[in-house]
Amino acid sequence: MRIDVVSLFPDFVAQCAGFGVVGRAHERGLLSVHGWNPRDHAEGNYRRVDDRPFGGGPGMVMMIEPLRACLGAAGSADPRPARTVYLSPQGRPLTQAKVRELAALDRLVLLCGRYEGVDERLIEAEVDEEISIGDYVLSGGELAAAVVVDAVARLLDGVLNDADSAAQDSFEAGLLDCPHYTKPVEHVFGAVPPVLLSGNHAEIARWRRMQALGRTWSRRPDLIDLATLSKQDRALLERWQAERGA
Ligand SMILES: NC(=O)c1ccc(NC2CCCC2)nc1
Repeated sequence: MRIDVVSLFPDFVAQCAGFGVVGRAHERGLLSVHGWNPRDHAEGNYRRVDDRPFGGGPGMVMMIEPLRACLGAAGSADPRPARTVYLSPQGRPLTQAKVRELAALDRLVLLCGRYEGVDERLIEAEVDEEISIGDYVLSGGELAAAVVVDAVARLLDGVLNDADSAAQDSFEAGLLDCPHYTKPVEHVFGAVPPVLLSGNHAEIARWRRMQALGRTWSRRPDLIDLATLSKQDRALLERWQAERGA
């Protein structure tokens, strides 16, 4: 998969993609991330990329033409069609379902704004969809772009060594994750739940599902309402609630 990032700090996102799982995807040619700087496409001596907002108000707005030229250069760098995504608080919330959709594409162009944002006419003319990673304001779209790159990259075939871990990611099932434990078995902070040491994989899978259901129910009731629970799921959730006197 090829991801082009348009940003005044183009190396930022590419560097974020250089670590861990995503870095390995890079090394193995499963993913390539290319940075493009609108300032390289700005006219005039000062290579202006922003200007004062019409109608007044604080800050600056990124101008159309440097971004349009930069997006054009990024788009032409590869013959395949690309989906252009603008990261902003005005976007639709990023969900695991959306991540899966993006991970299936050959190409993605991520547009990162700075200042107060981008001239709306550029968004209307060149952006396919706006995405938000959460209801908060960042100083630039680069961190949001890095989040998208990471979430997408780990779903690409061959990126995660143990393919199951991506599939088992609870968000794939629309639930929060179960708790995880490792050595030591005994510790002043408590012991590892015995079922996990039992070697009874069916029982372990049931226990983990019960924990995921219970945690989702108690921490994210909005998600539990959306989840399609089987009869067994409901029984496990009731058991979890009963064990906590909920
Ligand atoms: N929640 C988000 O995904 C998000 C994205 C971009 C941003 N800031 C950018 C947007 C235009 C200028 C700075 N803030 C927040």
